[in-house]
Amino acid sequence: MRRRFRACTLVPSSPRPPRPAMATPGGLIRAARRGTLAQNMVMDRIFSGIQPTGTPHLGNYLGAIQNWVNLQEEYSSVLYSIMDMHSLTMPKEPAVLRQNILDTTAAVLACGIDPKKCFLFRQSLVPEHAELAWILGCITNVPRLLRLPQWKMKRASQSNGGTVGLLTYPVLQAADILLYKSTHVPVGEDQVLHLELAQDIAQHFNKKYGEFFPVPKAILSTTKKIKSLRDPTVKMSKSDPQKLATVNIVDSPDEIVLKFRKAVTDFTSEVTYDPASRPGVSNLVSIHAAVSGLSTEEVLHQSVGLDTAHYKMVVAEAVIQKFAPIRNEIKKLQEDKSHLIKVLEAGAEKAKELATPIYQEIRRLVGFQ
Ligand SMILES: Nc1ncnc2c1ncn2[C@@H]1O[C@H](COP(=O)(O)OC(=O)[C@@H](N)Cc2c[nH]c3ccccc23)[C@@H](O)[C@H]1O
Repeated sequence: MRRRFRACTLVPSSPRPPRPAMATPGGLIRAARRGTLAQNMVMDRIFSGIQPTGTPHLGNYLGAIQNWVNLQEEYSSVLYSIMDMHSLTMPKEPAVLRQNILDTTAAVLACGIDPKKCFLFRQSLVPEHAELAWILGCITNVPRLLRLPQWKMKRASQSNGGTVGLLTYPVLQAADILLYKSTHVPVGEDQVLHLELAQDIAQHFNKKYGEFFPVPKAILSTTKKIKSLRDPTVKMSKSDPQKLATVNIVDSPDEIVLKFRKAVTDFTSEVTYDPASRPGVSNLVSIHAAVSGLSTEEVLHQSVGLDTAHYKMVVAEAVIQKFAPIRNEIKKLQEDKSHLIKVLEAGAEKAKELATPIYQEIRRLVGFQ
C-alpha cells in the first residue's frame, strides 16, 4: 500500500511533494522520475539520516524509515545517511559507536532500504559535510541555536554545560542536507525545527552569495510523532531511561507484549481517538493504524467492544507481526559485517561524487578559490 506524504514547512498537505527547480553548477538536472528522461525536467532530491543508536525504535520506523522505503521507489535521487558525526554529540565508547553503526545499517536494510535505489552511506566518510558545516556556521547566529529545544534538553544531561558540538549540531544537519542540494527531507516531527533552521541558512546563503541552494522541505508521515508508552505526552526516544517506554524493532514478542501491557493509558476503558484528552490510548491507535496499514477509523471500528486492556494486546500482536520478518532479516545481516561495511563505503563513494562539484562551487562562491 502506498502511504500518503505530507510536505511540511510548510507546504500545504498534498499526496506528493511539489517538484521545485534545482539549479546545479552545471545547470538544471534532468530526468526527475525514475525511467523518465525528458530533457529540461527538473529533479527533486531526497535526503535523510538517522543517528546510529543501534537498532531503531518504533518511532524511527513509523516516523521516518517507512517513508524512506516508499520514497526510494518514487524518486530517482535519494540519499540516506548513518549520522555517525551527529552521534558524537552524546559521548559513546568507540567500540559501541562502531557496533551501533553496523547494527543501524543492518536495521535500515532489513526495513527495506535498497542500496540499488538510493545511496546509503556513513556520514563521516564524506568529510565535505563537516567542511560545509563550518562555512554555514559562519553565517548562523548563536542565539538562534541557543533557542532550539534539543540544545536546552540535552545540555542538561552534560556535566560541562553543553559542548560546542551539541550546540552546532543543527548546523551540521543543515550541511548534510544542503551539500547535495536536497529538496525534500523525510523526518519525524521532532526534526521540523532543525529543518526550519536549514531553510533559513539556505536562504541566508542565497542572499549573501547569490541564488544557489534550493530551500529544502520536510516530508512528514501520517504518524509523525510516536509517543513514549510510559508518558504519552513525550516522544518515544532511544535515550528514555524508562526501559518500558520504547519499543525497539528487534524486541522479542515477550518484550513487546510486556511493554504494551504496561503502556500508560487512562481510566476510561473504551478505545477512542482523541490525542488531546486521551494521549495514551490515542498513541496506541496511531501505532495500530500505522503497523497494520489501516486508517484510524478502520482501527476504531475493529476495536468496538474491546476494553483498553484487551486492546493493548491487539496492538502488541500487530506490532509483533509487523516486525517478525524484519527482526529475522536484521539477525541475518548482522552476521555479515563486511557486507555492511561495503554497502556504506560504496554509498559514500557515490555520495561524494554528487557532493564534490557542489562543494567546489560553494568554495568558489565564498572566496576560497
Ligand atoms: N518518536 C518518534 N516519532 C516519530 N518519528 C521519530 C521519533 N523519534 C525519532 N523519529 C524520527 O526518526 C528519524 C531518526 O531519528 P534520529 O533521532 O536519529 O534523527 C536525528 O537525530 C537527526 N538529527 C538525524 C539527522 C542528521 N542530519 C540529518 C539531515 C536530515 C535529516 C535527518 C538528519 C528522524 O527523522 C526522527 O524525526
